[in-house]
Amino acid sequence: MLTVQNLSKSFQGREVVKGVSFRLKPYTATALIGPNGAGKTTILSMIAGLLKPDRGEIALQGARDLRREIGFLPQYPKFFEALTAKEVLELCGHISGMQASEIRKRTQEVLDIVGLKDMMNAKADNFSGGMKQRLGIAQAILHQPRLLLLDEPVSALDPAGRREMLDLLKQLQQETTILYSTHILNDAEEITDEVLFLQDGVLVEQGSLEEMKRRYADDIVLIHVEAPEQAEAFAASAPFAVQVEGAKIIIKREDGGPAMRDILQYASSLPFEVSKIEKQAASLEHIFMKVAKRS
Ligand SMILES: Nc1ncnc2c1ncn2[C@@H]1O[C@H](COP(=O)(O)OP(=O)(O)OP(=O)(O)O)[C@@H](O)[C@H]1O
Repeated sequence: MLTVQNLSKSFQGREVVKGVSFRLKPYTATALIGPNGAGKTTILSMIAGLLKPDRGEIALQGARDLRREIGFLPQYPKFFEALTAKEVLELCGHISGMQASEIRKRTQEVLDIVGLKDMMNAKADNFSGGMKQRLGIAQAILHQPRLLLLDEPVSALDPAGRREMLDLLKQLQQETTILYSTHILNDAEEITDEVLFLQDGVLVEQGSLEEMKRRYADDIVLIHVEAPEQAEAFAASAPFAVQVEGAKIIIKREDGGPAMRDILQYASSLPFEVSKIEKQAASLEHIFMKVAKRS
């Protein structure tokens, strides 16, 4: 639904986004992942129309005015100090040219969606970080955009705020296409269909999370045995490096680790049977470390 082609941007002669191209599928959540300074905010700001690209194309299928179809949550949402949550949303509605009756209806709806209905007459400035973030989401979805852009929606939140935000994003994912930036990979794993790895302004890997987990999976082999003592016995005479966790043996095969054949041969030479041998699905963190090392 969104196509980004060859997007580039420089600041003071330094190119910070370098020929980035990707497509978003409708009703998917895509995580833009990368270390600090990789260019995530710059890319989101260009898609949101807040920054002009030096080169490249941004097209949203069937849209004439991109801004009407896009909702944006900045990294640090700020609201006018004197306004209540309801007034913040009403102001946003007026600014984006919505009809008064529509603004009234949608304000109630989105306050309900983000769980702030009981707080609608409280001053937004007194809100906690998590509540501000949820109000930020409310203003981003007020005009029912087809694409929701979220810049680090969970990074600044405490664990309870993060949980609330992740649950809210899961709910929004059902009805909108989401592109969000993050460097908190555990959280991203919960709500991500597609992944874009950005490093130093370059997209170094992209694809579906499931597909990537499979592709990077064969690096770690898990062997399950009946009892921790058997796992210790397995480790004691293993001709390769292993790690023991209870009745589980973990073998990392990257960087010159053992071949699968050698692992199976060694396992079958022991005086007890293993219950299960499996390849561990790679975590996003593991994939990210591999991609970062390779690039
Ligand atoms: N307005 C600007 N003027 C000059 N340099 C900028 C400007 N905005 C961003 N940069 C630089 O561009 C690079 C990319 O910044 P950007 O904020 O897009 O990265 P990011 O991946 O979002 O990082 P973070 O995770 O820290 O938010 C950084 O080196 C940053 O210092």
